[in-house]
Amino acid sequence: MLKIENLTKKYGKFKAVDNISLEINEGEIFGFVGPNGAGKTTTFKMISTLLKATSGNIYLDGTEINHKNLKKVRSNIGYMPDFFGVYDKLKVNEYMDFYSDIAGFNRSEKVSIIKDLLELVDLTNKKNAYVDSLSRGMKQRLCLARCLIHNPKLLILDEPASGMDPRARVQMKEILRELKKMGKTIIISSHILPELSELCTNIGIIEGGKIVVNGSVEEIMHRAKGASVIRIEVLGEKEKCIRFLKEEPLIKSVIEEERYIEIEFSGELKEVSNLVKRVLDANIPVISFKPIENNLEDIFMEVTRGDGE
Ligand SMILES: Nc1ncnc2c1ncn2[C@@H]1O[C@H](COP(=O)(O)OP(=O)(O)OP(=O)(O)O)[C@@H](O)[C@H]1O
Repeated sequence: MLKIENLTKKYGKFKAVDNISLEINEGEIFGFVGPNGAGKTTTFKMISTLLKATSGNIYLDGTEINHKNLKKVRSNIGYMPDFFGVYDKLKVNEYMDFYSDIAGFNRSEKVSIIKDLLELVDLTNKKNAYVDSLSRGMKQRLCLARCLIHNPKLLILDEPASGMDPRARVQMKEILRELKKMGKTIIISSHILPELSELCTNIGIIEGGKIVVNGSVEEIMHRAKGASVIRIEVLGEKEKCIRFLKEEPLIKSVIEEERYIEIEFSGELKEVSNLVKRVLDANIPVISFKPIENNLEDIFMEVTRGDGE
């Protein structure tokens, strides 16, 4: 759906985004992670047509994002910036009405779009409240609703949960899951890394303008430390299982714990599934076989040097 090829943005001699290439497929929730100043907002602005790239190309459904295709591209993108103003003398309904007018909807279309969107972001009971009186979480949800007015396929959300309390973040996550179900493709940046691993299908880590890691959440979790830890629980026959595992070439270590066996496995995900099959074929009574995921926070610390600013 979105293809980024060798994208670079220079401010003077400084490369804020340095030759990045990425592909994001329809229906993905792509988490864009990076320390402060890594180049996330700059990349988002280039995708959203708000900033011209120094070099490189971006394609949305095969259409190149450039000044000739602005209207077409913008009709397919909803961009929620990290900083946004809301008009303080407007009520929630009026705010949505204003943006629906800009999007060119007639009266009856507007009424139904606004009703549906306020329901989606759980602000129906605030429709007559002044925007200024809303909590930060509510303002962010209102801004998200605004980005959805023209029904874009691709949503670009720059830290949509920043500054929210835990309950408000959970609520935002639920809305994003709902949007995924509706078929939207979502690119989201955040510093709240563990949350991204629950929500996202894919992750790209950017540092100093360069992509340092990119792949599905499962792949990234799995390959981050060159080996993954798998916990195996068997019904009796623990010794037989341990003997079997010690013969396996991709297993680096086997540790016997009270209730389970923990192995360090250096194969790819496909090889994990082959291992499960071999253990079962050996008639070992397995109750559970569970890869222990690395925390995304650990992975982030491992792949970034922390000198982004
Ligand atoms: N208009 C500008 N002129 C000069 N430098 C800029 C400009 N905008 C951004 N930069 C620099 O480009 C780099 C990338 O900035 P960007 O805002 O894209 O980072 P970010 O990953 O979104 O950071 P944060 O998480 O803090 O929002 C930073 O070093 C920033 O100072």
